[in-house]
Amino acid sequence: MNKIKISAVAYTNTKAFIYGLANSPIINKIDLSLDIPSDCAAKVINGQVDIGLMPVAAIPNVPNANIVANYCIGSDGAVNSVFIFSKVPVNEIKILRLDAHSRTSNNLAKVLLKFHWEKEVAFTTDQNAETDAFVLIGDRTFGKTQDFAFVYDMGEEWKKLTGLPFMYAAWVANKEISQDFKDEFNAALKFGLDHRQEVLAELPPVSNFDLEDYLYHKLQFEVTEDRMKAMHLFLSYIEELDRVKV
Ligand SMILES: C=C(O[C@@H]1C=C(C(=O)O)C=C[C@H]1O)C(=O)O
Repeated sequence: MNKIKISAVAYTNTKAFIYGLANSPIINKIDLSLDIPSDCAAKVINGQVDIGLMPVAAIPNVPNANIVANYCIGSDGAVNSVFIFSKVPVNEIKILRLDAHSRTSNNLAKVLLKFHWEKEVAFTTDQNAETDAFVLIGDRTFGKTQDFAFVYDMGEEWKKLTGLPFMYAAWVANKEISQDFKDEFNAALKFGLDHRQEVLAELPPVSNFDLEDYLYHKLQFEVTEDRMKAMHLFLSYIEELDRVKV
């Protein structure tokens, strides 16, 4: 049998899912790679993998995109790993450096600046650019919130703008996947979430960062109706940004 190729995110936010896949019989039916989110998106778009933990902002670029699991990377308010870090308050930001790892959060920053803070800001993808403010996501943000004068948690700001939770990444296939496989995949992901204590026990502690709070409270993993609503709203804001540009 051909194995299903899967790209997952290499960050701590995905460790419970990986634990579930690795400790379920499905591990023998899949080829699993761990990637930064932007590479995960590229692999699903160009067909290098069948399923990926896809940054939602890039879902419109996936041919035949379909969400194959009831689990995701989400939050309801602050997530504690998706930030704008800045030397100046948000209304003084002139250029924002985007994070090369990200697809969703870079777009979320653009949406928030335009529709929440109502600010015109320039963006750079040059990772060496010296800017007052920048987007940073994932494990590289852990314990860093004390280091900057102004810290904006984008999950929290999205909730202020919309009253909704958020979905950063969803399990998306670029082809039809059998219901049997989806059922087994969902069961494995749930197994991982149900064993977060084991996952926590294996993680090295991080100073100034509460891993237990992150895995149990800040991150929320269910694809709910409100989280789907948030995804559609977010994608329509991105379309609106693109319309404004031309
Ligand atoms: C909560 C997070 O969600 C993520 C953010 C992503 C993005 O910005 O493209 C993609 C996948 C998730 O890893 C995080 O990375 O900290």
